Parts: sequence; C-alpha cells; structure tokens
Amino acid sequence: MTRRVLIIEDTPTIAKVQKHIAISCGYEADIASSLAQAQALMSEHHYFCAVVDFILPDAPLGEAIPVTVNAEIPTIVMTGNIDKRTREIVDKYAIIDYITKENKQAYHYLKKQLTRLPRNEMVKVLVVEDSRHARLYICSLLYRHKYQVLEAKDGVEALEVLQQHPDISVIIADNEMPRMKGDELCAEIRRLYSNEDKVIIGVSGSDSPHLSARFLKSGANDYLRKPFNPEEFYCRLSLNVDMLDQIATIRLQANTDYLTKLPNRRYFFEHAKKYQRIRTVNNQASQVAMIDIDHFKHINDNYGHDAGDDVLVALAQAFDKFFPEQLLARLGGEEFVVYFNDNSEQENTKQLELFRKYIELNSASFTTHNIPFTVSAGFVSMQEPKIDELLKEADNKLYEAKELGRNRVIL
Ligand SMILES: Nc1nc2c(ncn2[C@@H]2O[C@H](COP(=O)(O)OP(=O)(O)OP(=O)(O)O)[C@@H](O)[C@H]2O)c(=O)[nH]1
Repeated sequence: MTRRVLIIEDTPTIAKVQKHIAISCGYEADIASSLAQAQALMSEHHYFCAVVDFILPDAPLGEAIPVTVNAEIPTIVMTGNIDKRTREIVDKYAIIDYITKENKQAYHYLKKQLTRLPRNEMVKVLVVEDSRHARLYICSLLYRHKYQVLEAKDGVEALEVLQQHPDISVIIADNEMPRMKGDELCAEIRRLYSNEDKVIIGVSGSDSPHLSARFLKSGANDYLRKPFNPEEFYCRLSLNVDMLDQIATIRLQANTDYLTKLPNRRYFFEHAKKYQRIRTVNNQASQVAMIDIDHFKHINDNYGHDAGDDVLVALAQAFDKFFPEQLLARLGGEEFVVYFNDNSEQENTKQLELFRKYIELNSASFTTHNIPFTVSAGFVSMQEPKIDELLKEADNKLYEAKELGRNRVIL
C-alpha cells in the first residue's frame, strides 16, 4: 500500500521540492496551495501525514495546523521563521515537528522525518512507568509518531512484557517505581539483551544530580529529566532508534553476500555452530549439502562475467524457493551450502534431487541470456561433527559428483 502525504504550500517551487522529497521516500503526494484546497483533498483521500506551511493565503496565522491535526493526520509544520508568536502557536498543537525553511538542511531534515514515520510503525516501544497519568502521556507522544506501544507498571512487569515480546527495541523507564527501580531494571535488561538490540531511555523527576550517570552506568543509552519538552523527547528517541537501524544495516551487510543477497560464509558459520549445538544436545545428526554450478567457468568465458553473475543471482532465488526453511549460504564463487533443519535424511535428499532436476530442466529460462546450466551436490549426515569436518565431507562428495560426470547428487 502506498502512503499518501498532503503538502499544503502556496509557493510552487517549494511545493515541488517537497513533493519530490516525499516521492523519493516512497509516498504519493498531493499539493494544495491553500487551506480550502487542502480541505477539499482531505474529503477525498486518506492521508498518512501532512506537511503544512504556517502562512497560507487563506490561513495567515497557522490556521491550517489544527485542521490537519484534528483530522488525526500526523503533521509537520514548515515555517519561514520561528519567532516567539509562531512558536506559541506551533506549541499549542500536537504536531510531529516543525521545520524552519532557512536552508537546504531543512529539506534534508524533512526527508529524514518522512522516512522515519513509516519506519516507526515497525518499532515497538515499552513504556515502564507506575504513574498512570505519566504513562499515558508518554504513550500519547509515541502514538503521535506512529510507534507501536506497550506498557508496564513497574520493572518486574516490564521484564515479563519483554519476554513475551522479544522484538521490543526501545524501553523508556521511569526510575521511582515499586518492586524494581528503573536503574535496576536497566541493569537486568542489559544482563539479558545487548546494546545492539535494545535501546533504554531512563526518565526521572528526581533532583538527584547523580541519577543520570547511574542510569547510564547501568546500561541506559540516554536519560531525560521530567518534565521534559516533547521536542527534546522526540529528538533523543529518533536518534536512538536511528542508531539501532544503523547497527542492523551494518550487521545485515556484514552477513549478506553482496551479489546474491543470500547469507554469506561468515553468517553460515556463526549460525551453523548454534544449530549444531542444539542438534548435539537433542542427539540428532547434522545434515549438509554442498552445491556447485557445473562448468561455470565456461559460462563466464562464453557469455561474459555479467551473465555469470545473472546465473548466480537466479540460482540463489531458486535456492530460496526450494529451501525456504533451511540455513542457506553462498560460501564463495559458485559454491553454495544448505544446512538442513529437518531431520528426515530421506526427505532432505529427495528435496535435493528435486532441486538438481529442477535446475537441469528450467535453468535456461532463469536469466535474460537463457543460459542452460546444471549443478552437482554432495550430501552428508554426521553425528556430532565439527562444522569444518561436515563441510569437508560434503565437499569430498561434491568432488565425487564432479568426477562421475556432474549434474548429480552424491550421498
Ligand atoms: N561471474 C562470476 N564468476 C565468478 C564469481 N566468483 C567466481 N567466479 C568464477 O567461477 C569460476 C569457477 O571455475 P572453476 O572452479 O574452474 O569451476 P567450474 O568451471 O564451475 O568447473 P566445475 O566446478 O569443475 O564444474 C571461475 O571462472 C571464477 O572466476 C562471481 O562472483 N561472478
């Protein structure tokens, strides 16, 4: 579903730039050059958010702001400047943010905010606060920016909620709470979850000058003193969630093969070792297949390196289709590996043989160059092996498959 943004702006060049930014962030965008035009558009469409100019020909004093806010459209206000009177008006309404149209940076910032809003819909935030009033206030700030929100009344309940929802990525914790204080909760969360997975923001109304340091030393990423300014709350929250995003991106890049987008060798070894331990405890054999394209060098020599790359990408897609539940990786070059989650050796080898046959019969239709190719595979099943041994054995079987004429699976 494409999200729609309403741009209310009477200067055509600025409206055009904003529309361009919105489209580059994946939105559809409508422009209204007056409040009246905006109201007409709002009666026709559902808007995910709005970018509203403070001064419009038929709304010179920010009168367009309550119109979008009251229609529950998350609103970003663009202003020429932010003098005292403008700020007073802007502060009255539950807007997402205001941006001063001073320079190019303002448009970079708008892009950031438009990118964050749909991202926030995927971010789960746990609010831990014993005061119902304060809890609801923080939740309302979070809902305004489209975060998913969960609540807990104290640290003990927070740990239970975290166990039930392991995908929570932000915890906002008050300090003064019954049963378990915020800094104690923080330390316990850090014992269980790493900095790379969860952000903790401590909040407290205490005057103690040492509390912020205590929170940070217990593992919090940030600290806010109550009562806090919503603008500062959003800035700190966004920066912390952005940091989690950046860590996730770096992690993904480090674990993904750049060409096929399959997991890479590093990811495979890390996860195969974990699988291995579980299988050993459960007294289950480990089953692995090494798969390699036959005469791949000829494909590169005859059709060029780019065509060879196309074949690798197409083969990776076929892997994903045939082995959606297994641990897959491109180990390097034209060599792939499947670590089977399923226990049945019969089922696994049957699936492998089906895959080989599927490639033989369909590969010509995979790529733009219609290059037919085949694959060879070596399969092993071993009790309590080391990963290196398992791969070596599978590689020996693969070598045998090549020696015997290729396009076959050797068990
Ligand atoms: N296009 C492309 N080629 C690659 C890539 N990585 C490795 N290769 C090529 O893969 C080819 C592998 O050749 P060989 O090891 O001789 O194997 P083969 O030609 O498939 O022969 P058999 O495995 O014995 O059937 C080499 O020509 C490498 O240059 C890649 O990312 N893209």
